[in-house]
Amino acid sequence: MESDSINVDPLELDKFSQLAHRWWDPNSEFKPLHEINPLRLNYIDRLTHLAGKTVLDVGCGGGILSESMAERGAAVTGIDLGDKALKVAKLHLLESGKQVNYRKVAVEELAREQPHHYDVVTCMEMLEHVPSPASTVKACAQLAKPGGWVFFSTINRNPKSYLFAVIGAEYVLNLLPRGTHDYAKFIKPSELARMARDAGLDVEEIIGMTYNPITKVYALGSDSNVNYIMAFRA
Ligand SMILES: C[S@@+](CC[C@H](N)C(=O)[O-])C[C@H]1O[C@@H](n2cnc3c(N)ncnc32)[C@H](O)[C@@H]1O
Repeated sequence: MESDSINVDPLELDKFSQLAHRWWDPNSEFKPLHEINPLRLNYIDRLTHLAGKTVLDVGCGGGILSESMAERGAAVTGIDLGDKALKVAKLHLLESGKQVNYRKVAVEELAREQPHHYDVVTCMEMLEHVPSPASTVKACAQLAKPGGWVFFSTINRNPKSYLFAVIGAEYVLNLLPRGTHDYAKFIKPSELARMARDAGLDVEEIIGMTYNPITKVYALGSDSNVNYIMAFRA
């Protein structure tokens, strides 16, 4: 990898590596990802019609979203820099019988290798874990075909998101291990939109993702104060 392309925080990779063996346990630390997956999958599928599309899933981890997009008929490549997560993702294919091409490669490096290659690029719950989200956004934009779709999901930065995503999820409800999220790395939609515009993407849509601690149900809707997904066109 070229030195200008290293955009990774080893401590962040380590956090996920230590838990990687539990990735497909729906009652583990990854429970929130399992529970939001049908929502984000249906959202992406509704906008892009995944069947027959070439899709890149950036920061794919154990492959929860990658596999589900493959199940909808997309030709999916999943990339991550975490060895253990990728190992788990590959092993799970043996169990599920799905087909996903998993690779350990930095998104910036893949952008040089395969510019304008994918119909759809997804990068979910990852931007808040990298040193330079703008670099990731730029690489994702370069990987999409002209007119292709690019999706990012991340966490907004405001008092409510601090309360819900850090205090609530990590300390009160124990949905996530303590230290999963660093408030300073949360990204406002306006900041993500600026990074994307600088990378040549057009904002298409923003949708909020909420968690109701009473009913324990996640939903998509207009409230993007905490978690949100943004859809762009290249
Ligand atoms: C919260 S998990 C999200 C996994 C998956 N995107 C999902 O939503 O189901 C964050 C993932 O980002 C990966 N990651 C962190 N920094 C990365 C980087 N610089 N390049 C690629 N993957 C990275 C971690 O290894 C981990 O798998």
